Amino acid sequence: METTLRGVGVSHGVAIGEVRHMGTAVLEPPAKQISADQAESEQARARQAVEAVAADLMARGATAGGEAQAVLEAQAMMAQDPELMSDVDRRISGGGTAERGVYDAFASYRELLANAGEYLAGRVADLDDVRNRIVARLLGVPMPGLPDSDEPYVLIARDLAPADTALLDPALVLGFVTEEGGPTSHSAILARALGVPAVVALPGAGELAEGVVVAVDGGSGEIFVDPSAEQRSLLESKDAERKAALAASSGPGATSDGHKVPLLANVGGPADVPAAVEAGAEGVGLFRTEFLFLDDSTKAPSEEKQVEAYRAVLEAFPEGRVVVRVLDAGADKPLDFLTPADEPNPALGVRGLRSLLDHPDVLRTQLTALAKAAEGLPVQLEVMAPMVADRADAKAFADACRAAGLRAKFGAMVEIPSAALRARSILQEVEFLSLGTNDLAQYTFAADRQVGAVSRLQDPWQPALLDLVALSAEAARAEGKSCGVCGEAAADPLLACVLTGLGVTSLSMGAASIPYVRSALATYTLAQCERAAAAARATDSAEAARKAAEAVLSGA
Ligand SMILES: C=C(OP(=O)(O)O)C(=O)O
Ligand SMILES: [Mg+2]
Repeated sequence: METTLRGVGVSHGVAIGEVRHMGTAVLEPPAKQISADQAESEQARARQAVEAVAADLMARGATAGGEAQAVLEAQAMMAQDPELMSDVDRRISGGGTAERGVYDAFASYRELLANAGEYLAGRVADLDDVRNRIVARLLGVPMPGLPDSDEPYVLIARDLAPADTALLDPALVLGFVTEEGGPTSHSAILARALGVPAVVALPGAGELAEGVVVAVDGGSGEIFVDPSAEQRSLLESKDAERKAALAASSGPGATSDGHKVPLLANVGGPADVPAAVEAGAEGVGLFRTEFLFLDDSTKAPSEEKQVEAYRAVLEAFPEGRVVVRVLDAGADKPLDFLTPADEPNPALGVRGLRSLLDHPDVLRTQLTALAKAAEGLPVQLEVMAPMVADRADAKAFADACRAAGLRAKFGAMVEIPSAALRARSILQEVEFLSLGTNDLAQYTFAADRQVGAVSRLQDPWQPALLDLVALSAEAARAEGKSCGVCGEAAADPLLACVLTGLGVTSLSMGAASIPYVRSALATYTLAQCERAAAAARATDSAEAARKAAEAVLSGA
């Protein structure tokens, strides 16, 4: 029977498919003792699990081909290593269960590998993966990590960390549903970047049965479990109408009376550029450089590697504007070499610009790499710092940019309420502001952006947040400087009109949202946007603000 669940819709579109769960980390199996007469059947169970995992790895290797095939085949061989298998047998004969025997035998083999020089130590992660697969199979729980599936599916996860996202194949993931996360969590940002429908903050998502068919409406936040044929076709035709309206929108961002609002893309690296170009982005409004640093969280990438990645993005927008944010490590984006491990409250600790000022060498390398990457290119490079709290922060950043010989505009992100309140003083040091509404909401409402239970407070329609946006935009206008929005607020088509009415000068978002925002902006005049903004600010809740803006814009 069809049931409807409701979370927070964060990425438009409809996905219909079977549920596959993201496997959680494999827990250590209990050290249960078995009796001697059970040993033989436990040994057989262990062998079967090993064979099945090895066969699965081989089969997936054959499908993948190339380098992936070699890696998967090597993993399959590891699983079947005869010495490892005899160790498993020995441990079971000694009274351990199959899962415990596998777990302990792999642990001792792991130690050997880890101490056997750099090359073999590098195989430890592969070995752990094989062990987790075998233990998961023996325990009858889902495989850890992304589901093993050749068929497209709807991914259900507790939350998705930036590191998980690197492995996602957009051809397989039809949509996401997460239990945790708010509209500004990384799962939501990623879903929009991939252009897949997504719903977050859905309590109980973890209980959806593996394999059940769901229809996800990423706009309304509804999940239809086991939808009827009628429900499916209703959703599909709504989606088709929406896509047709979008296809009709093109050109630079502007209101219907020609007030220009450049529409820029948020990117994490060169891989996101084609989608941005295809969506007609007029440049990049936020290049989140930390994604380059996630490959190896123990050290910064070399200057050469950074130059290469920055250049690939800068080259894609000749004459366009590219706003690069220097590394924003810490809190939801931790990096071992920069982020203190023992902070009681990382979101309020040494993150963003604070950690770069503590590690000036990392900042210097990044700024030098940017200067080299931009050499000889006609691009308008702009560089900004995350988590600027006050004028001293802005000055320290601008000084570092000058010292690195960077020929670019220097700017500050406004993501801490103090920066919005004192925007004019910050603008004495830098040339532009960019509102990071995700963190600005988190810090204004003391509501962790990764915690689903407080997602009501992370709603960027909150009038208090709109007030801070207005303050920043007014300060920039008074100083004759620009003030864009690069947080997820810019990706909501109706809110984008309100932000325009509040005076922001550009909007940056995941590429997939650009056509929606372009089409909404082109529907209204600047004066209508201003009236909608005033009406939204005059309310006392996010819901009332949205309704007030809707009423003004629909002429009701
Ligand atoms: C754009 C922002 O930065 P991030 O989401 O990467 O923290 C923000 O905080 O709004
Ligand atoms: Mg931020």
